[in-house]
Amino acid sequence: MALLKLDKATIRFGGLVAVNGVNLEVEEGEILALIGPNGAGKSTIFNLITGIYAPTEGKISFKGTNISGRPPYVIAGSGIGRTFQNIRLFSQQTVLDNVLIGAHTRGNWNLSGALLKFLPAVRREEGRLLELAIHCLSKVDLAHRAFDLACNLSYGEQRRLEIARALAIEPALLLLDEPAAGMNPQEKQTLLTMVKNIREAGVTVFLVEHDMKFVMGLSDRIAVLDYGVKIADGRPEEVRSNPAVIEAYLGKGAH
Ligand SMILES: Nc1ncnc2c1ncn2[C@@H]1O[C@H](COP(=O)(O)OP(=O)(O)OP(=O)(O)O)[C@@H](O)[C@H]1O
Repeated sequence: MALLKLDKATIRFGGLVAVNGVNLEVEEGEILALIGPNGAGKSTIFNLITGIYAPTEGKISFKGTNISGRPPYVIAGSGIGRTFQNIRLFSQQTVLDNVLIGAHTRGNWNLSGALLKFLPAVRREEGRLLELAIHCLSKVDLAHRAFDLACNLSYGEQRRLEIARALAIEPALLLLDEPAAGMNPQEKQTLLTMVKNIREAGVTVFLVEHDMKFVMGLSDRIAVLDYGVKIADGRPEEVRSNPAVIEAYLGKGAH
């Protein structure tokens, strides 16, 4: 059984069919990339998976359970972490606090819990979350920056911090929306190794990315979207030489 399954997933915004009958499976343990021209519907697919939008038609299942239209916090809690195309950090908070905000989604933490900090069970939980947050930071080589303000990180480090925050919910599936955007070649190479290590640690990865060198070097499989329709799905070398993909995307200035 696939870890994630999109079954004829469709969403309309007024007259626009942004995602149109997409069938897609993400297998446990793989790194799958979703590519395609600007406006093809890639981020919208991530928004459907994470509950920001409900599909107009079709179904999305995670670990065999229908999650279509469930609220984002429920979907995150069930094990799907994500980063966003634009960096969304609390820039005046520390690096560690930015990750703890993610970890609290997973922990048995709530406001009354915060008020009852003197209880040993609550203290233990806080200690566990702290350990988890440091562990996630170490996955993206940022543990040594834990007490710096997020705004003092370089752009590449900020993008990695977003990944650490997504890892803090201990996801089975990690969605990365254009993780390499704006990075220099050296930062991209570092990121590529980190994402491979994250997969080795047992997290399935599904990413949207425009940088073809990055995608080709990282992915086990690539799916291609054009005008909301999936036009190809296969191994990197198959997709790269697929005439429909070259016509829709690769021949038109994709790097
Ligand atoms: N909330 C919305 N309301 C109306 N139209 C939307 C909404 N969200 C996305 N769209 C439209 O759906 C289409 C797909 O957008 P989407 O952002 O998913 O594309 P994308 O493939 O991620 O593009 P890019 O590579 O530029 O990020 C676009 O035409 C976009 O304008």
